[in-house]
Amino acid sequence: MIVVGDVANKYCAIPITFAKYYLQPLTNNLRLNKIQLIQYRNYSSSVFEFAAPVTCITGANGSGKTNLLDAVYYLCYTKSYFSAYQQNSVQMGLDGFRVTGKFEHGADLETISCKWKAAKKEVFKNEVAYEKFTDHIGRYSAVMIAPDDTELINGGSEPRRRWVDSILGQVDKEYLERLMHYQRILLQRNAWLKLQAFKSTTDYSELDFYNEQLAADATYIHRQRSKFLIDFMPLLNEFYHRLSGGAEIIQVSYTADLNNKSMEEWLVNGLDQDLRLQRTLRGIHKDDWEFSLNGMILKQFGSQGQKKSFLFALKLGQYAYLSKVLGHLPILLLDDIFEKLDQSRMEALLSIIRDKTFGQVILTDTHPERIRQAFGPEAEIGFIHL
Ligand SMILES: Nc1ncnc2c1ncn2[C@@H]1O[C@H](COP(=O)(O)OP(=O)(O)OP(=O)(O)O)[C@@H](O)[C@H]1O
Repeated sequence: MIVVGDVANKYCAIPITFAKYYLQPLTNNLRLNKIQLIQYRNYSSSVFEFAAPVTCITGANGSGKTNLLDAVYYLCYTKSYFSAYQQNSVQMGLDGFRVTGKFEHGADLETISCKWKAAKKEVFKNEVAYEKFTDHIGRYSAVMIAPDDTELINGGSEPRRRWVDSILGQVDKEYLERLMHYQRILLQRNAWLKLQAFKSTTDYSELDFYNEQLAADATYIHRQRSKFLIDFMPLLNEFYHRLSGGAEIIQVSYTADLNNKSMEEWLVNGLDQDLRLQRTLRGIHKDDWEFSLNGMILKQFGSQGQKKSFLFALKLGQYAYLSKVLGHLPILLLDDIFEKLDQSRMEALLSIIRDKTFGQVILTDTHPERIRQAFGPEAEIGFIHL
């Protein structure tokens, strides 16, 4: 287990004020100026413009605020933030949707269009279809903060792996490609393991090939995940303490099979068990991260407030990390946060966002006057009333 926290930071070359350095305004900013939604969830055909640095989408419950925010996320990652099933984003009873966005990326004006029809997705940049969606990832970054989205803290290991992968996949193309390759080979190895139950003789050459491929990918991914944690901890620390006002010691433990043994060793030594259970039991697909405050595991012992601050700190840390590594400020998407946050956390979050070191911010709220009041009279805020 690799533990990174206040103590470990003593040995880390990165100073604790790292976050401030990360959040210096960058010139190569990303902006979404306009979005068009066709047959996307509750939108039949709508166009919205985002003229101000901060846009607040307001409307009654169920009017489509979150859906619009999700459409912005879709343009950035070619998938919904809230649903793993593409078909859920299609307006009920229809067979496809299209979302188009006009972006400003530094000096470039770019049109991104995502189309889903008859279970097939296509993504276009300036009307030219991408051959690989991976070419899109990392250029249009966004960070979504949705307070109900607590599975990152309370859920099993999968949402945490997905979260780390979504960050590293954006900043490191080799990581994304190796991860996709690893997942493909893992399925093939598992299919091979299942097949052996029906065979009288075993041909190991195929297994050797899978093992070799998995080992190469896993070694790279494990190294990058370990490095990420060291870079990320100062950011998490800073944002957590700014949000909570507390002085708790934060620790994040990275539990990975590869912390103890190489992937080759796990695959070779664990073969009997893998054959018995007909799946690959060890590897980077089992990695997890455990969050603690003052030595107590957050998931088990944290208060609701501590968990909320931690979730927000993870997301703001993600924002800061992506800005530095990608060289542009991602779009910050805040879903219904003012409804769900207590006053002190809300003020702390606003003071961070008002720093002007953030790029475009798009948020949702049922009460426009609450947003106007929260940001102050001088803030340049655009309102979209649904
Ligand atoms: N695939 C779909 N087709 C048609 N309508 C949909 C689809 N998916 C969701 N909706 C509708 O979208 C509406 C919910 O939109 P959304 O969650 O964006 O609302 P909201 O304004 O964020 O609400 P709240 O303030 O309660 O969070 C619901 O009325 C729901 O029925």
